[in-house]
Amino acid sequence: MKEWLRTARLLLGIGRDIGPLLTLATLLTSAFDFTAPIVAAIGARPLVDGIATGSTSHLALGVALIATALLLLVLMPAAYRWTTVRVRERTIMVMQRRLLDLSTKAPRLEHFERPEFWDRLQSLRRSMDGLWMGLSLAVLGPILVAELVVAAVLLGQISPWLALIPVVAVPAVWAARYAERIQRSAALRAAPYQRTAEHLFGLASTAPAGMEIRLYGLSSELLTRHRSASAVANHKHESAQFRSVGLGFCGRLLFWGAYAAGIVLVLQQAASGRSSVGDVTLVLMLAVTLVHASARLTEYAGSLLAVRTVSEHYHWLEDQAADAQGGSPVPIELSRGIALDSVSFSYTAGAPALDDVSLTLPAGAVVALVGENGAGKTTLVKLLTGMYAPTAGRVFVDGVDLASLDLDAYRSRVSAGFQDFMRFELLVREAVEVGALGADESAVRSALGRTRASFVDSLPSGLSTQLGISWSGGVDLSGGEWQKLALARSMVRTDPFLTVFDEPTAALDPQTEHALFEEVSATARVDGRITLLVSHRFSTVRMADLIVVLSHGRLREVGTHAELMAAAGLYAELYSLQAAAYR
Ligand SMILES: Nc1ncnc2c1ncn2[C@@H]1O[C@H](COP(=O)(O)OP(=O)(O)OP(=O)(O)O)[C@@H](O)[C@H]1O
Repeated sequence: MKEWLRTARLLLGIGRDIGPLLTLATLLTSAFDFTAPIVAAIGARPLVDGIATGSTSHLALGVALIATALLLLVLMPAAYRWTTVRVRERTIMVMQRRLLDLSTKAPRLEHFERPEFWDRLQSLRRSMDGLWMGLSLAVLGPILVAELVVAAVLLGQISPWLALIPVVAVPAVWAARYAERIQRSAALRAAPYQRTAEHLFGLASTAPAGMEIRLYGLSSELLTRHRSASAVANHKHESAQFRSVGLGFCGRLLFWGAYAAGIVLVLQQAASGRSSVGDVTLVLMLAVTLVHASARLTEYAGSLLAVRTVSEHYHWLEDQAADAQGGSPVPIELSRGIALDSVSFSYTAGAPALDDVSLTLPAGAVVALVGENGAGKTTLVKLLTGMYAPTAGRVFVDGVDLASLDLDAYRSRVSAGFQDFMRFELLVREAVEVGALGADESAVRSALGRTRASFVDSLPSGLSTQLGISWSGGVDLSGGEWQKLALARSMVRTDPFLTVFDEPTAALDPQTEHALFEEVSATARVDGRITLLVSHRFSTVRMADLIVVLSHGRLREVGTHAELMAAAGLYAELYSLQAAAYR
């Protein structure tokens, strides 16, 4: 019941978002479109009896009802088609916005780690265009049931046996419900294969993957894998479809059989004079209405369940995204720093990516984080930026548990440049401005200046150049140039108390990186700000006030460059190896 209420709430929300007038027009046109056949059937009896008996009142009533039905039959299909096309398109856009909001408003990223999240998202995306039907169903369901009841009453007046014909629609409705359940579980089982096929298609149709695909001759391998993934997905869908269509057919067969028996019965009654010509006409006309209504009812029973399934996926995703976050205010300025207290973190059930790490990043310090690949550096960054919550232990920001802070407010004081940065295909100015929405042009120019992004001046329209070659007049940049834009983005925010650079200079040459961080560290130690630098380049790392060495998720060493060299541990070993390579 709870899920039905949530479905109704979702549909009402969609109705509001696509526009109340359009929703109302859809409901009305659906209602009129569906009532026309029964109005015609009801009008047939007085019309025929009026002709047979010469009763003008019967004749007038019959003509009025048939004329109304004809008018509805002529006008409504076009109106119904127009409104449903509009509603369908608007529903898709509304749902896309809702999914976009769901995917981005979640305070953390944990839900992205779950395959079930992606499977449900996939199922939802494939079937959300059917949601518009839910809006009409609210009106159509009762109309169709009313049609069956009216038909039962009318038929019952001719013979009590005939009143049972509409009741035979019940097993057909049950069959449709069961058929939808079969399809729903097949869709979930097919989703991982469909995602694989879509991923492979995405690979083949994006430029970055194109180079490797050609270089390694992967084209036919991609095709083979796409074929086998889509074959499994198709098989699951088709076998479910086959079973559900078969079930629906059996339900309808039962109904048609009952109706055929009813027609034979009324013809026998007419032959023995117990039924009028009007009665026979009514039964024959109602055949159209009943077959139509019962077929629609079974179809809509299936659609209603499909809508409920979509709503169930939507609310599951909503629950996943609705991660609790605290409401405590963030400090205006750090006085102590950020401390990790016995922090551990595991992405999955396997070995922890961080294991019992206790560490303080002092306010006003430049801290470097080093360690081999997979040591846990980026994971630490993810915990410090609040993207994930520790599996055990706590992170304190000036003594306040990060879990209790208002995460949005906290993030508004954090800035970061990542190795896996985004290539925003916007105007150059906008691609930097997204680091601090609303930043003016001088702030953008200053951030670009700090990252030595002088290439911007030689672009066709400078700051107003469109990025991305798939856009008209758009340009592509080199890897290092894209990275400089990402770095400028991290510097456009004026008052971050934590700035993280997670290997954001991997595509830059060592001299540029060195000069960049010399400048960053020269201006970093003000107002208690912490600058955290993750780098494999020790010439940069040695500039830091504090160096943290991670190994296999554990904290190995902490100290200044001089202290760690004197300790002759892992840092000294790694530093000496790299220094020797440059000699
Ligand atoms: N999203 C994820 N899901 C599951 N495991 C992950 C995920 N991200 C990282 N890991 C695992 O966590 C461990 C630490 O990864 P992390 O990215 O923190 O290392 P790193 O020190 O930043 O490495 P690198 O220097 O290569 O960037 C690795 O064993 C990695 O395989």
